[in-house]
Order: sequence, then structure tokens, then C-alpha cells
Amino acid sequence: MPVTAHQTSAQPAPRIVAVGFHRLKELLLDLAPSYRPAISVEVLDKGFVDAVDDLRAMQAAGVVDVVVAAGANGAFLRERLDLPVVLIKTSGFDVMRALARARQIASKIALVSYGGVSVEVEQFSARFGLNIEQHSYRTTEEAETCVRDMKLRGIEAVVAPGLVSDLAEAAGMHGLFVYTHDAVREAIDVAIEMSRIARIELAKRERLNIILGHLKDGVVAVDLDERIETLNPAMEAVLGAADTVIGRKLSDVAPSLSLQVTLREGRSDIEQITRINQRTLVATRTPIVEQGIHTGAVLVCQDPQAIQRADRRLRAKGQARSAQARYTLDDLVGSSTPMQHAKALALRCAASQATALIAGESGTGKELLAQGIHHAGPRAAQPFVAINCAAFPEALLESELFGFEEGAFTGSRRGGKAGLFETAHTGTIFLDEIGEMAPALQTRLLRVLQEREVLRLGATEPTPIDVRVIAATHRDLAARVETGEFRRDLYYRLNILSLQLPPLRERPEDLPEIGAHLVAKLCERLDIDATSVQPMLQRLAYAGQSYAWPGNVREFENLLERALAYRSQWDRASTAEIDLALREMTPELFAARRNATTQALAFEQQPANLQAPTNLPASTHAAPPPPMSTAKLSGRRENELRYILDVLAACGGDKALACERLGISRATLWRKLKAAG
Ligand SMILES: Nc1ncnc2c1ncn2[C@@H]1O[C@H](COP(=O)(O)OP(=O)(O)OP(=O)(O)O)[C@@H](O)[C@H]1O
Repeated sequence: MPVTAHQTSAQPAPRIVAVGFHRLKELLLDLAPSYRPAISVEVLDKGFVDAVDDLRAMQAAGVVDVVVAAGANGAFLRERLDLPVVLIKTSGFDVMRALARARQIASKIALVSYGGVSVEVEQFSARFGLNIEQHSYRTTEEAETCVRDMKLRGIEAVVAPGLVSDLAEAAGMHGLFVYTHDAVREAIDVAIEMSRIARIELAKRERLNIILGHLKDGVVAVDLDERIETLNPAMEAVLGAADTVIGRKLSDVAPSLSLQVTLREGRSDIEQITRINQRTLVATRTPIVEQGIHTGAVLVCQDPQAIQRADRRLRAKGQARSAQARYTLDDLVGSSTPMQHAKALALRCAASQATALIAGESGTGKELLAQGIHHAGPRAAQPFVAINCAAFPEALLESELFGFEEGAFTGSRRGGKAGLFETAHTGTIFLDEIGEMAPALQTRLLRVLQEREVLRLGATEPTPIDVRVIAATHRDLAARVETGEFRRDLYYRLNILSLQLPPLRERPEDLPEIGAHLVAKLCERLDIDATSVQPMLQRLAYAGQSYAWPGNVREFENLLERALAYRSQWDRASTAEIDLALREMTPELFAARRNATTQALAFEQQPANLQAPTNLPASTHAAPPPPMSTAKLSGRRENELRYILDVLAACGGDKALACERLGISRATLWRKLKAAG
């Protein structure tokens, strides 16, 4: 049974188990307490097979770092245990001291050692005529035979390790124990140091394992025979669980990941594309060299998709926006005359390389059109880089557009940075909100357009570039030129090809088509059945006919998204229900509509050339309605009537409520219904 010489302290102390029975045990028990409290020295009074069993159990329980033992027992344990075993060694001085003690009590003395005799003692004994016999043993049987022989030959005192000195005593001789306190103490000290080193190594290994465990890359290390020594969880996903592959040859487990060439030739192979189990991996093989000696090899596998994702993220970070044009001209929906005109012009524009300027209110699809032009032209496979000039402060916009050299300003990145003009090289750059560009930058931009080269901030040498420029603005740039806010020469340079995207309110006939397109996109993204949305879309497109759409298509898109968030199944709702829901969700549409209706009604009731009475205060003047063509007027009337009927239906035929909602009098309602028959 283990004898606990020391209880564990709060800090994990080195855990030494000293193995010895009989006299050695006494010595160990004597010394063990002196190591308190920093070190735990347990004494195990067992030998050979019994000691092996106990020590294995202790190792499994994690309560032993190093074993201290002596003689045959120590050698036996060393051979069988997977633990460091420190042997207690006797010094020449210890032996001399024991022999001197023996000489005091006997004349016929023998020295018995484990594993071989000492040449020094033999020479010493012969020189001084000491007549000391020497014997050695390796096993218990040999020890017993040796003791029997000595007894027969009349030996009186035996200096020996514990086993033999005990056997000698039992046989009626003097048994003098060769081990001293000093020898045992020295062995325990060595064991403590080994345990400390083992702990440092263990802590390092655990740390490394934690790091490897968190790595997304798979890592496997093999020894010189290509046997798997260790692998991390990411590699387990490729090769199989650690306990099923450790100790096996990597080439047997996964031939395509073999490290044999690396081991044979001792050279690294970086980022080789490899396939295993229908997966593609990027593999890097490296020999392991420890203190100049090859001791194995390591394989690191990366998922190429992860690399591509990281690459995309890095690129996205380096550039203001994506360098790809997602849209084609087919994505620009709308069959109205102005849209057809815009698309036809865009096609011609795509064939040309000239700079283009797109004018249009916010959300009319200027960027979409620019992407479409890029896509339909010869640069389609090249980068499309978009930047919103209003989104950056002047200095930042400058460095974004033109880039900078290393050291151009405090904190500038090492190696400098390419600007978007350089990124767009061979492709197209889309300069959105060009009207917001500061005058100094307008000047720099003009130079780039004229010279076809960019000068990075802090650079002395310009970089030639081949970039097509498409600019856009929601401003009246010509007016800005007149007020001096925009450089005239730059305006002319940009406005070589001129495109115009009309606001949505000027092409209400596009609403159903654009709505269907947007709904399809939204439904796909939100995983909604598009057919169930159609009744709502119809009502919305209808209600939107006379709305001003200040945010244009983007606003329409947002409105639809809002409606779908409110409710995704519309096919069971009645028209009245849909109208009520739409009013609740999108009140702006109806507020504006009511005004429009009221205005239309007012317009109808008044002659077109009606002047506001001059005696009224200015603030109460009704603004004269915009002139309208007769075609538009009759279309408007038809819409109006349909709308009135819808509202009436939504109000369950309650005319008073309908009039309130419509903002008209009962008399007007009656007249309108009568006029419509
Ligand atoms: N004719 C159209 N057909 C389909 N979708 C459109 C159309 N016009 C605009 N869109 C969509 O509306 C949104 C706004 O378009 P875009 O960003 O191109 O407008 P913009 O005029 O560049 O706006 P801003 O000037 O505010 O940047 C986008 O989601 C775009 O796909």
C-alpha cells in the first residue's frame, strides 16, 4: 500500500513516489517529511510486479510524476513503466563507509552490487590487502543464490542493497545497507527537478494543444516512420478520431496526404491542392527539425473556401465596395417610354468607352444602370468599382480614390495603398453623388480624366490607368456649374454621354412590373411564396399610381418589404381587408394620395387658369395646380373613380366614412358616382 508521506498542498506539487521495501523504506520514510510542504513524496513499500501494478494505477489517476527506486527493483520498474524512474546510486564514498563499518565487526567481508562489480573497489581492495569479495546480481533468484554461496564460504558481513542485505541477515550474516541518506536525498532531488521540467513541458504542451484545438486549419504531426503522433480536432474531421489513427502511418490512413516525400527529402511543400474524401484541401508539408536533427514532419490543411472567404473579406475591406458588377441591363425593369429610352441609350453607351453622366433622383436606379452599362460592354469581365462621393470626408475620399504611398501621412499603412482608380484598372469606376465632390478633388479628378494617370498621395511617379468613368448625380449639375459649385471643365468632361433616369412618379405604368420584380426578389430572400403576395402587390401598385414616390424605386422596395414583414400571406384576404392593412402599414401612400385626389378634385372644380384671390393672405393661397394633359386627366379620373369605389367597399358601403377617408364632401362623392354612371 502506498504510504503517504505528505498531503498535497494547494499548489500542485511535484509528485514523487519512492519505491523501496525493508531498509530502503525506513530510509525513505525518514526523509520524505523533510520535503514538506512544497513536494509530495509518497513511499511505496512494494517491489517488482506489485509495484508496477500500483504505479500504473497511480499514473492513470495522475498522482505520480517521477518514480525513485534502487537496485534490481529500480531496473525492473524502468523497463516496464512509461514514467521516468530515477535510480538511487551509491557513491564510492558510501561504499567505503559501509565497508569500514563492516570491518569493525567482521574480518570476512563481501560487497554485493546490483548489475556488476566495481573495478575501483577491486583495485582498492587488492592494493590495501583488504580481502573484500565482490559479487553482483540481477534478479531475486541470483541474489538468493549469491547469499547462499557467501554463507557457505564463511562470509561474516555483507555490504549490499536492501534485498541482499536483508537476505544476508536472514542467513545469519551481518547485512550492512549500502544506501545512505545522502544517496537517497540526491535521487529525490533529481526526481524533483525532472518532475518540474516535466510540468513545464506539460504546461507548454497543453497550451499548444489549446491553440491547435482552436485552429480551423487541420494539423497532423508524424514521426520519422510517418506514424501519426498528434493531430488537432480540425484534422480529426478529415482523418478520423485521434484514438483510431494515432500510431498508424499517415500514408495508410490517407494516401493523398502522405508525408513520405517530406520525410525522405527533408523539404517543405507549400500550399499544394489535394483531394481527400471528395473534399479539396490546401496542404502544406514541412519537416520537423529539432536542434538540427530531423525528427518527423507536419502537415497543415486549409479549407480553400475559407481562404477564398478571407480573401474576399480582405478585398472588400480594401475597397469601398464590391469590385464586381452584380446587375445587368435586364435587371433594370420597366417598359414605360422613358425607361425604354434610357435602356436603349445605355446599350449604345456600353459600346462606347466615353465617360458618362447619369442624372436622376435618389433611388431611380442610377447605380443599377451604371452596372448594366459596364456589364454590357467590353469591360464586363473587369472590375466595377463604385464609390459614393458624399459618404466620405474630403481627405478620406481623396486617399480612397487616389491611394497613398507609405509614409504619406502619420499612420499611413506600410507599403501604401492603391486607390480605387488603380483597383478599377481595365474596368469601370462609378462615382456616385459626384455633385457633392469638394472643389480641390474636382481638380484632381479632372487631371486624372485628362492625363489617364493617378498620382498616389505622397508619390512622385504617377501610375498610368485605363479606367472607364461613369458618374451619377441627383443634382442639377448644370445649375451648380452656373453657381460656381461645380467646375465647368469637369462637367463637360463627365457629361460626354448623358443619361437620364426619370422619377418613378413620372412613369406610374412601371409600378406593376417593377413591383413584381421586387416582390420576386424579396420573396426569394425571405423564403415566402410569391403567389400569395400578388393580391397585395396589385393593390399597392394601384394605390401607388398617384403617390409622389420621393424615394423612387428604393422607396417602393422598402415599402414592399415592410408589407411582407407585416404579413406574408395575402391570398385569403379580401380587397377591403388588403386596403385597410395597406393604409395601416403604409399611411404615407394614402396621405399623399388623398392630397392628390383632393387636388385632382379641386382642379376639376376650378378652371385651369384660376388665379388665387389677391385679397387673401399669401399663406392661404391655394397653389395653382400643375398643368396637365387631357390624356393624363382622363387616366387620373379613371384611377380616381376606381379608388373611390375601393374605399367605399373598404368602408363597407358607409358613404360618410368613405367621404371622411377621401377628404371630400358627400355632395362631391354623389356627383362623382353619378358622373360615372
Ligand atoms: N428599374 C429598376 N428595376 C428594378 N430595380 C430597380 C430599378 N431601379 C432601381 N431599382 C432598385 O432600387 C434600388 C436603388 O437603386 P440604385 O441604388 O441603383 O439607385 P440610385 O439612383 O443609384 O440611388 P442613390 O442615388 O440614392 O444612390 C436598388 O435596389 C435597385 O436594384
